[in-house]
Amino acid sequence: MQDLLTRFLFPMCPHLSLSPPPPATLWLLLPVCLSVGPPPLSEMKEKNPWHSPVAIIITVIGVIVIVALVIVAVLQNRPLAQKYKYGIVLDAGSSHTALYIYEWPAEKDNNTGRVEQKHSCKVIGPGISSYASAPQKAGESLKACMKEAEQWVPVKRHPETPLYLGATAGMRLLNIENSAASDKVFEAVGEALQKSPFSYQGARILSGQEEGAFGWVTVNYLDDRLSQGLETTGALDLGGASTQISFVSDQYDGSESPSNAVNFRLYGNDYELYTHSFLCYGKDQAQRLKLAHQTQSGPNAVEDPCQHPGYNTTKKYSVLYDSPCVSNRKPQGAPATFLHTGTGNVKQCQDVVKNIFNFTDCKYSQCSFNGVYQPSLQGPFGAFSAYYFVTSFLNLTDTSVPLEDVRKKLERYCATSWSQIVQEHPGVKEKYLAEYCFSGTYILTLLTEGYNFTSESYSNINFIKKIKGSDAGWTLGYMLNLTNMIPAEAPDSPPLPHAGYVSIVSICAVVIFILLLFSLRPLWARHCKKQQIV
Ligand SMILES: O=c1ccn([C@@H]2O[C@H](COP(=O)(O)OP(=O)(O)O)[C@@H](O)[C@H]2O)c(=O)[nH]1
Repeated sequence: MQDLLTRFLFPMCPHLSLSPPPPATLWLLLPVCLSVGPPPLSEMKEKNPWHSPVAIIITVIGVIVIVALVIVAVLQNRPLAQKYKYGIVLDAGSSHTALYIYEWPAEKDNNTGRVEQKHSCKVIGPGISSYASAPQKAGESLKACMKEAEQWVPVKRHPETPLYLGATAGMRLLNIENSAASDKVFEAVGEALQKSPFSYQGARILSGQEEGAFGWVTVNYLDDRLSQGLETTGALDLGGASTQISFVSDQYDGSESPSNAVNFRLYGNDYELYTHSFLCYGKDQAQRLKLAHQTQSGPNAVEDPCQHPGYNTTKKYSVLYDSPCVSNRKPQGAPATFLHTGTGNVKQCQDVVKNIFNFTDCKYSQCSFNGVYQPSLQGPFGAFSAYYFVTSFLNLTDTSVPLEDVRKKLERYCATSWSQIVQEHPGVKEKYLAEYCFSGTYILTLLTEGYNFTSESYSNINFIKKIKGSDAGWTLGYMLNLTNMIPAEAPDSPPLPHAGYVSIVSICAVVIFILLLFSLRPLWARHCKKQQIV
């Protein structure tokens, strides 16, 4: 190698010396060629026409060294091929069951990886509480979605993927009505889920408070408000059998009505959450409460302002009163059926709906309804589940529209004849179509009269289905809690981001290269002089 340098490189640097330097010092020649610099152009031409390529070679080598350093820095720090972990939650609601698959980066499950919804599956059939008389079928109903889950989660992750089932108000009601039947449904569901290849963690009924609090965690987690310590969003959840309101208010520290308080310490911040779940105030049970009020005397026919004009159906008293929300109010001596007809009048509908709320009893400084304490509303609110299904059907999700205009729009919708409604929505089941006038009126009444949203604060509500691709609802918050995925303290982050690290390494490489050239300059200037004297 030294021979090579002596033969090829040294002749290319004639401006450095008249005779070749000692072989041991040849390696130092490269940078010196450049640092000593070429003789004047005229001299160069006479002495050595190769001076330019030498400078180029040295520059190229220098650049290669720098590029190599930068490549090493980039490769060393590039994110590794992502591996994921999974979690599955079954939301056993009153009207239906849905399965959610969540995924997060495997190497970051210690608190920093973001959990996202990968897939959801709607179980065919009614909610599991409807299988009280045939519990086996409750387990069977879950099979199709469980098979789907097996395809969405990589096989090698199956045994370590936790699987949870949480039941809400439908099972709360069945448990009140017939706890043995509720236990049998859970038994059947548990048996079916244990057969899955996932790590089954059990099935249980969530309390109303848990349902509200985990919905709030989900919304704020997906909005990145918890990790960044931002002002939180309140959560409004409307199911078929219960409804939840959860928010943080400066006015609430848990001293007044402590049963509504849930405390969290998340990412180093303390939250004193107000939450309340109203059992029987989900939209299906609220409809029963309203009809129970309208059929107190056991009539043969009910003219309902919450149904479209021309609506006309025969309903069974036994079906209407088959729920613990209304069963104790069944009128004595009522006929087997009643004729349910519509008049389509929102103002009157609102009056009927108001009857299901008690606005008078309140032993606290302020209440929402039914004597339940509620602090003053604060901040923005995300309204999901049936809030979204109903408002999106009615084209009422835009809350910047004044509340008066929303009411007028609903008024026109309810006044539309039943035959026209059916004709305009051929793809929607009549059972659902028949409910939207009531549901829209119920939502507006619950929000304004129940929770005390005003014309101004109504615009703070966002009707949402998903946030960044994940459904808003209690399931994600539930899984994050059970898998300890949200740390109590803020996790430490590296002092520099990857890009910053790479930039610093690159700059350092350039500076070191330049310093090296300059540090060798006097040494080689002397060497060159010596060579010239000789
Ligand atoms: O695509 C859908 C799914 C549900 N719903 C209604 O939304 C409510 C959701 O009730 P769920 O069973 O989820 O909740 P729970 O009562 O258990 O809280 C029920 O009234 C459903 O009829 C709806 O209108 N459209």
